[in-house]
Amino acid sequence: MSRPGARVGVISNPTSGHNRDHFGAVETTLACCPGVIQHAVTATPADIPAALARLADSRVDTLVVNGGDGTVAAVLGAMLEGAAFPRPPAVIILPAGTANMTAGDVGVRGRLRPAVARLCRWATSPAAGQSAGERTQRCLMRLDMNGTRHYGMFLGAGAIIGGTEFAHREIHARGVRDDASLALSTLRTVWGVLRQDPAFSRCSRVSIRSDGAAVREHDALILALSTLQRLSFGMRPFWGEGDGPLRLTVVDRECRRFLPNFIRIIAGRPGRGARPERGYHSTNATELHMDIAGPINLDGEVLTPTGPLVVAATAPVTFLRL
Ligand SMILES: Nc1ncnc2c1ncn2[C@@H]1O[C@H](COP(=O)(O)OP(=O)(O)OP(=O)(O)O)[C@@H](O)[C@H]1O
Repeated sequence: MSRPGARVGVISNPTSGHNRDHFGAVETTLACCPGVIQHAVTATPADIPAALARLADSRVDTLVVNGGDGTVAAVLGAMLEGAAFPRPPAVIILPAGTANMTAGDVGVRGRLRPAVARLCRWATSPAAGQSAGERTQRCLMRLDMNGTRHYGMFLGAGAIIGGTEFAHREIHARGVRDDASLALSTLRTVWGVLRQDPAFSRCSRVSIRSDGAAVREHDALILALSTLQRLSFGMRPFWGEGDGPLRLTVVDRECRRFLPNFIRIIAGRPGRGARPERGYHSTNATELHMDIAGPINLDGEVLTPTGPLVVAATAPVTFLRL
């Protein structure tokens, strides 16, 4: 029986990074947890709307996503688009993927099985209905691309693509996941940029129109766009002003003094060197029209836009960190 005030339902992608090794144990823990009233397991993203409808029928008001960044985006996109829930549930994200960048900002951090144990303690505790953990809000990005709608919380281009390919090929394949995997691939990418290694210093030609402002053209060494505040291993590379939930940073190919500025930027202290005339740009927006030549990384997945990309912020979603 669920405690008054919170009806907890879980949706799981059993094929996401950490679930591949631990799903059996996670499923058993959830099945034994009296605070969890329903657990829906989906085989593909196409199963998500029906799973959400079942959870909504059970009057779930706290939705746990047990998956990685791609699963979170797919589930929350379906939740925002569908009308299953009369009131949007609060969302808890478990670190069950490979990179787990979204969980690192707005979800439960740490290893998966302790995170599931913490969820169960919280869901079962009689006091938890009142002290509902730390609540925070983030929007998602809604992307219209190649005639299809996508959702996500991080988009990267430029040298980030070389870093992503390296992470998939050399790091995730060896079983290294979470912040450590992205720290290693970021280090490798920066080293490649400094040595002008073509595999790691590919730039992306981009034109960007942000909230109706004039179009800007960039030869982007790095393009990072997110609605998250903290990216992997604590990077906070956004310093734009204004209220827009889309946070965009572009570092131009011809930027000055890349290494010291990059270190300051990811630490969230961009300093006076990070100025547009030196090749460092950061903007907040509610809608962006972009033309990006070449691939993008959307929540870890590499996709290739074949035409213009429109990115808008969704309504905010409430997350519980526990
Ligand atoms: N609810 C779902 N059920 C089953 N499969 C899903 C679901 N949501 C997404 N998927 C598919 O599973 C793939 C991998 O999921 P996900 O991105 O969550 O795991 P990951 O790649 O291990 O983690 P991360 O994105 O954190 O690195 C997605 O690209 C998507 O195709």
